[in-house]
Amino acid sequence: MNLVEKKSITEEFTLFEKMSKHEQVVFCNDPASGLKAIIAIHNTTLGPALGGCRMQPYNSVEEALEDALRLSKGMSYKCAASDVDFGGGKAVIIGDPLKDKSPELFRAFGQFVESLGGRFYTGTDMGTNMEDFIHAMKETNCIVGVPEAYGGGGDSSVPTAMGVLYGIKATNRTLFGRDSLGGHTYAVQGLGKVGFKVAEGLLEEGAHLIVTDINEQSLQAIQEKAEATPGSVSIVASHEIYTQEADVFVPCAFGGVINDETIAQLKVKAIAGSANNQLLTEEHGRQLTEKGILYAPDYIINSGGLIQVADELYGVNKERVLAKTKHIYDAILEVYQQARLDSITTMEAANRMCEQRMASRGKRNSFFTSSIKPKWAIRK
Ligand SMILES: NC(=O)C1=CN([C@@H]2O[C@H](COP(=O)(O)OP(=O)(O)OC[C@H]3O[C@@H](n4cnc5c(N)ncnc54)[C@H](O)[C@@H]3O)[C@@H](O)[C@H]2O)C=CC1
Ligand SMILES: O=C(O)CCC(=O)C(=O)O
Repeated sequence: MNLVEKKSITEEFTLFEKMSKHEQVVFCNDPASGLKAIIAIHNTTLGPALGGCRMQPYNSVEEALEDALRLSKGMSYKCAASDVDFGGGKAVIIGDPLKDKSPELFRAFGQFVESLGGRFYTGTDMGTNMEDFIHAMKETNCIVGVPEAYGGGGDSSVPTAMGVLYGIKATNRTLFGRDSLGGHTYAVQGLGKVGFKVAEGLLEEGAHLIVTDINEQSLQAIQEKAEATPGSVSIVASHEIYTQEADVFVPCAFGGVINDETIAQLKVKAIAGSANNQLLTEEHGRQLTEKGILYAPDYIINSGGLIQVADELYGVNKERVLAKTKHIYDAILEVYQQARLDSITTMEAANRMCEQRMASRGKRNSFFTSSIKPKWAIRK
């Protein structure tokens, strides 16, 4: 065996080690449509995997894989935290959402989802929207966040944003003794599907926003919105958002945003936003606690979308979704309280709660494996 062969075997082992906590990772390649995607299924103990599909011009396949692995693990915890009978999964499409989308690409993606036989349900995430999945729906039933016109619950970013606003209320109660959103300053990063709706909700309550986005149109739209509300808005460049004096930092764009560099810059009392995987590592959760910054665990505060899409599979019912989404307020308060009582970080408190649920319910599921068929054949 020569050195080159040895190196590639080592790399293979590293790859398998990376995926060792995941049940299945599927690489999807369809040269005809240009689809290059990765579907990661982290854990199906609580039910079939569920998680949105992100489209991003990743710099490398490794970067895309890393994102899929991290995001799908987060979904296992989010499902446990939200008490839904699903497991964690996520898909990433490698491509530029502004240039590389086509009906054929999403149909090809739908075929790969269908090939998993009901082990994975998916819908929108960063860089994708409901219209994209109308094409995927032609190939598979395993699509969630389906438009209302097609019999689904509609845009899942609506309950996601609502849940974030409930989470911010719980944060304000903990910091200031009352829920109200108005009268405070928020630094909002990202005015996309979720961030824009969160910003609107805050402005309507009379908040002052400091916002940033790389999309000029979104910045203009939020300024116009602010004029019709009691709130106000000022705009900063992307890199300036971390240094703003604000009560709450509201990250609604990408993951890994809480890291050594940004923690050193932050001048906020709390962080409460929709982005998935906000902490670069668990250690960054500890650094926030040391700095006295309260952190709303991402997979709890942003679980409104999951609550809606999981619920949609049992038939659309907006009242039920609203009732479950409101519970995010209590869940965030509970995690803050538990972290305080046990002198641990809020993320550690959230993880502990979810791991306990996965362990206790996982035991039931493995005992009843052969009799849980209906759960695996939802909307079939
Ligand atoms: N859509 C949903 O219901 C859910 C979304 N999330 C998470 O929330 C986050 C946002 O999701 P969506 O709103 O759906 O995505 P989106 O793609 O609609 O919006 C993202 C926004 O961030 C902006 N952005 C990108 N890079 C930026 C930068 N460097 N500085 C400032 N802004 C930047 C984009 O221009 C865009 O407006 C993501 O992390 C997503 O995973 C989590 C749960 C559910
Ligand atoms: O919001 C969705 O469409 C699915 C849930 C999800 O992917 C998420 O919460 O990150």
